[in-house]
Amino acid sequence: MDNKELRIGVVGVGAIGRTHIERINDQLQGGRVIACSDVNTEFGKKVAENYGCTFYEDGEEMIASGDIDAVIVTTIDPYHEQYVMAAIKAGIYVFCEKPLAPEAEACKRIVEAEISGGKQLVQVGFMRRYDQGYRQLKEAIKNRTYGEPLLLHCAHRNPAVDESYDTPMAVENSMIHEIDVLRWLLDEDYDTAEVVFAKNTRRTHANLMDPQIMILTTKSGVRIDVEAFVNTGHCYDIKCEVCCEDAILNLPEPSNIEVCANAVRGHAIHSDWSTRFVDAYNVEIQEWINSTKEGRVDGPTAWDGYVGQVTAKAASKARDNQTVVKIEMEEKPDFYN
Ligand SMILES: NC(=O)C1=CN([C@@H]2O[C@H](COP(=O)(O)OP(=O)(O)OC[C@H]3O[C@@H](n4cnc5c(N)ncnc54)[C@H](O)[C@@H]3O)[C@@H](O)[C@H]2O)C=CC1
Ligand SMILES: O=C1[C@H](O)[C@H](O)[C@@H](O)[C@H](O)[C@H]1O
Repeated sequence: MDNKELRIGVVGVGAIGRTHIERINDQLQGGRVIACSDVNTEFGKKVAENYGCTFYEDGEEMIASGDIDAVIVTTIDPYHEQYVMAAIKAGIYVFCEKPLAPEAEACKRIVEAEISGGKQLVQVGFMRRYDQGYRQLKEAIKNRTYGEPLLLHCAHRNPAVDESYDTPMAVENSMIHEIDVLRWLLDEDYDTAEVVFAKNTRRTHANLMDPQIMILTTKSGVRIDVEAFVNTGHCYDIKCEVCCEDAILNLPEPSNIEVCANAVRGHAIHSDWSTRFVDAYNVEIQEWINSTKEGRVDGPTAWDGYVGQVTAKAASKARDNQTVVKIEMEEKPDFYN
């Protein structure tokens, strides 16, 4: 491995962008965020000053500058494609937070550009694959320790979302995590998608049906239901129960001390993605730095991002038409094997 520190730029220094800067510069090894950019110039300049980075008003200029070896894209979803394409054009490695792009066609354009460039450069931020609990589930399923997986019951619960978060985002922005991690867990692709609704919570707004249930089947017939409830009012709660022929497997709950006080016994639960999966983010970004320095993409690829969005769009079509939609997908290019 090249001993030089990986020079990293970050475009989009909002919530997760800053957590990635902090983990890279304060905790992880082998890389350093030395530059950043944000469309909100005044805010971005303050962030750059706070973290000792060079600020670029234009993210594409930062990417093309030659001053960075790799870029992390943490803008809002609609601008991922712009910066991922700029990184491919500049020939530098790019870590793009999920989703790769909100539209499947945009993901396909990225795949085609990467193939045309002749080198894999793109990793997508599906960090659940780096969570120890999901990795334990994958080991048991891969080894068929408890027989064939038959049914999965999952839940993706947020404490609250803002008014910009609408009905399609429950699938295309949030449950995209389950779409990716479950196909990785089961090592197979999906066959059909469906979305049904429950009674709306009073905590939702006019543009968001909440909760929703997405139902997927896989090519081998495994049936999956995922609850998205993004206005619970209190918890960030991720569930994954795998019903196998000989056992029921559950994603472990993160451990916190049990407190017995005032005639109440209990333990703290998470209220945010940044704490619930902090270890997974750290492993994900450390492994990304390591593989990037060795000139490889080891994590979720642009093809995984494309498959995820095709599946999400099929689920959205099923939701809008209240039907079951067959997921049509071309073969994976050899470039990604
Ligand atoms: N892997 C995970 O678990 C998570 C992933 N994410 C993803 O990360 C991305 C960012 O999410 P948050 O940090 O929560 O959003 P945020 O809204 O806190 O930050 C987004 C930042 O991007 C900037 N921005 C927007 N348009 C831009 C453009 N055209 N050029 C440059 N900068 C631009 C905004 O000014 C803002 O500072 C989203 O794609 C989201 O899906 C977010 C949370 C968790
Ligand atoms: O990626 C994320 C977070 O990890 C949350 O789980 C989602 O609910 C959120 O919408 C999304 O930004």
